[in-house]
Amino acid sequence: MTVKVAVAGATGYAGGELLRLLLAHPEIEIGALTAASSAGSPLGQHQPHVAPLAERIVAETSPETLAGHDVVFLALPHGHSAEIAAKLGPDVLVVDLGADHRLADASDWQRWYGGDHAGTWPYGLPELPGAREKLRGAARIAVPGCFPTGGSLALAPAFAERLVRPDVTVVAVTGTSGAGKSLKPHLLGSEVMGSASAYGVGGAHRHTPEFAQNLGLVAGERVTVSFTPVLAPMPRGILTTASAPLRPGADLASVRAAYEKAYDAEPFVRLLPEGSWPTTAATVGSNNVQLQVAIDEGAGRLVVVAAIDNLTKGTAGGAVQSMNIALGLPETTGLPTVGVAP
Ligand SMILES: NC(=O)C1=CN([C@@H]2O[C@H](COP(=O)(O)OP(=O)(O)OC[C@H]3O[C@@H](n4cnc5c(N)ncnc54)[C@H](OP(=O)(O)O)[C@@H]3O)[C@@H](O)[C@H]2O)C=CC1
Ligand SMILES: CC(=O)N[C@@H](CCC(=O)OP(=O)(O)O)C(=O)O
Repeated sequence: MTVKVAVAGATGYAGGELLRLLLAHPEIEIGALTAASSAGSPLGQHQPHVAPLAERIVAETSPETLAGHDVVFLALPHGHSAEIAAKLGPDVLVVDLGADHRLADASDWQRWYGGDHAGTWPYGLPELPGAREKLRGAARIAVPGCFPTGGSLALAPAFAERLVRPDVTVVAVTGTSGAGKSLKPHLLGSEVMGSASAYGVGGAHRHTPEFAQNLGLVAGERVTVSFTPVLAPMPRGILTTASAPLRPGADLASVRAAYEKAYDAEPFVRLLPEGSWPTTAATVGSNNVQLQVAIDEGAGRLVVVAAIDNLTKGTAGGAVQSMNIALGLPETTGLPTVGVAP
């Protein structure tokens, strides 16, 4: 099977990670590489790490340049995917790395992103209960936000087994690549180096409804989420600390049993042995999720720590994993489970 793939947004961070993974994927032929202002220049100017494609010239993003492919990845800023997907036809698998099709509730979309809701596509987080079934044979996939990937996997098993109450706190430390390549004054080197800073504080981050949607579906009830992201001086990685009040009777044994039940057969999610703690460094370059659970007896809360690489499992790796499922390929094809160290 040869699957011809186009990548729109090939010059961005998400596009660069996609190309790294797709080059190692045995079933993939890489077709059009498109962007906006970079069109006409060699890809190597923008993605020096993707050496085999360095001489390829970046094309304009349009339905015409993206036509004639089996799969089109859209690694574009929000708001561009619906119009392009509508022109690609229902037989093309369109994988959207942006936010446009993640939320099911149109009023959530309007409140957090503004404008018309483009619709809801099958959600590309296969480890969530019921998600894998919806991805099989899908022609459209919405890749999750990087924060909801770690935070949802951190708490889903506890909600699935009714071990916690629906009152969640998430604090997630992120690397700077999550913000994309475009120039941002708060992301200049001298602003970021040697400092950690919270942003979107007080329930203001647009991933808040995505957490609530994912965990609410697992819990079968409305879940309240207080989310605080923290920017840290590292290029990649997200370390999430998620917590929720324990229901009566829940203890470390029942919590570990719930996480083992949910994740023992998952190829990319690993509950670490007791006493070991996830680190972002241990996941860099891999599609892995590392988890550890703890009981805070004094506060009566479950605390879960999760590490991912925001560009791999948090974006491009999750996208390739979901593509594999949609196309009926083995889910792990082309996806690294070994990171880089130090
Ligand atoms: N970075 C991350 O960790 C994550 C990113 N995402 C999502 O993935 C998408 C891409 O993010 P990221 O790679 O970080 O962003 P970047 O800013 O690094 O890259 C954006 C890409 O989109 C292209 N582009 C910008 N405007 C247009 C346009 N009007 N038409 C066509 N192409 C355009 C750019 O091309 P040019 O070089 O020509 O400007 C570039 O290739 C976003 O929706 C983002 O939210 C999702 C999860 C995590
Ligand atoms: C460090 C940083 O700025 N991170 C981004 C998250 C990126 C992400 O997941 O992307 P979506 O825009 O596709 O939802 C942020 O907080 O907005």
